[in-house]
Amino acid sequence: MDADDTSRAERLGGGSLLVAWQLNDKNVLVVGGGEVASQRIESILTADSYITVIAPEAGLHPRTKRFIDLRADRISYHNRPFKGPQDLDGKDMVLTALDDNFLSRHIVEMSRERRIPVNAADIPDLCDFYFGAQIRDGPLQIMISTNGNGPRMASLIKTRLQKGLSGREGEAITKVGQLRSKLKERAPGVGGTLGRERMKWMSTLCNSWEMEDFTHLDDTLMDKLLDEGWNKDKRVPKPQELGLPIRFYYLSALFSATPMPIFPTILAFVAGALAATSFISYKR
Ligand SMILES: C[C@@]1(CC(=O)O)c2cc3[nH]c(cc4nc(cc5[nH]c(cc(n2)[C@H]1CCC(=O)O)[C@@](C)(CC(=O)O)[C@@H]5CCC(=O)O)C(CC(=O)O)=C4CCC(=O)O)c(CCC(=O)O)c3CC(=O)O
Ligand SMILES: NC(=O)C1=CN([C@@H]2O[C@H](COP(=O)(O)OP(=O)(O)OC[C@H]3O[C@@H](n4cnc5c(N)ncnc54)[C@H](O)[C@@H]3O)[C@@H](O)[C@H]2O)C=CC1
Repeated sequence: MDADDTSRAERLGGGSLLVAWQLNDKNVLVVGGGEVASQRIESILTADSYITVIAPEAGLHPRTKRFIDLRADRISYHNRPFKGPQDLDGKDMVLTALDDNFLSRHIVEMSRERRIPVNAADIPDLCDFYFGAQIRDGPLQIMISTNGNGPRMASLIKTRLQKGLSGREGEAITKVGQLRSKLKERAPGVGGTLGRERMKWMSTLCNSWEMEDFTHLDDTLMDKLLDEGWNKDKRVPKPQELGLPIRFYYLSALFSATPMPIFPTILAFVAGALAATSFISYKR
């Protein structure tokens, strides 16, 4: 550890653990059926969980209703108020989204006794975890959290970040995932020298290709990439070697790599030449 590491280690704290919680096929209880509950249901469905919704029908938000109607395969709905501790039986997570702070608090206490992780939308101090603003694109998941300080700010930062994304990152990551599986089939095993080489090859490939290049890979091209790359001394081929199109951003990369004044100079030269040509033809 150097001095920087030491002072960083000493300053750690005051945040929360950011993880991608694997909830597939777990049982989540949602108490309440309003707008906030509908957002919770959407997030939980995305994580492939089973959901029990307990809320009187009169208070259901249209989106909650739609989820209940369309996703009977995942959601079991109970048209009634919360009854008591028996409603928590067999649950792996509890979420309250209620307009009743007292009941919310009570459900948190009951969940705590059973050591079930719980989030109460109206009582940050008692939550085991918070939700955040989300950007999702296939396997890409970005969560913005202000750790309870400013939920609306999280939403605004989401909008800022979205503007910086091309919208093709999810597709690229999907392809990278498929390629990694193929690579692991060719070079199976965990850890050791082979594991380190596999990781080095994947990292070098991801570093040297443009993200959008990966979106062009299909099954055949992935095999070709592994044949020409991994299987030939673990080299990393350029996208063009596989016949992928040379893209405009290579040109822009060229310009950004050259000293700044060159691009405006070329533009000025072209504009000047055009002006001179039109002046000469006008004179004639
Ligand atoms: C602690 C947390 C607990 C939790 O719910 O997990 C919590 C708590 C509370 N939110 C309240 C209000 C608002 N919440 C939003 C919006 C969102 N709130 C979300 C998360 C969280 N909200 C967790 C912390 C996350 C973090 O800090 O980063 C988001 C990010 C994700 C989501 O809910 O899924 C989602 C945006 C999603 C998106 O846009 O993508 C808006 C704005 C809007 O609706 O547009 C407002 C009104 C404006 C404002 O207050 O900012 C109040 C009532 C306060 C009061 O009574 O005054 C409480 C309770 C309290 O603070 O006491
Ligand atoms: N975390 C977040 O993103 C936000 C949280 N909030 C908080 O979240 C809570 C819920 O907000 P909304 O969905 O807008 O409220 P809402 O009033 O639309 O929904 C409340 C729901 O609780 C149900 N309910 C009431 N008593 C019940 C009981 N005994 N058993 C079962 N269900 C019962 C109602 O029928 C209704 O479906 C509020 O406390 C609000 O302060 C509000 C905005 C954002």
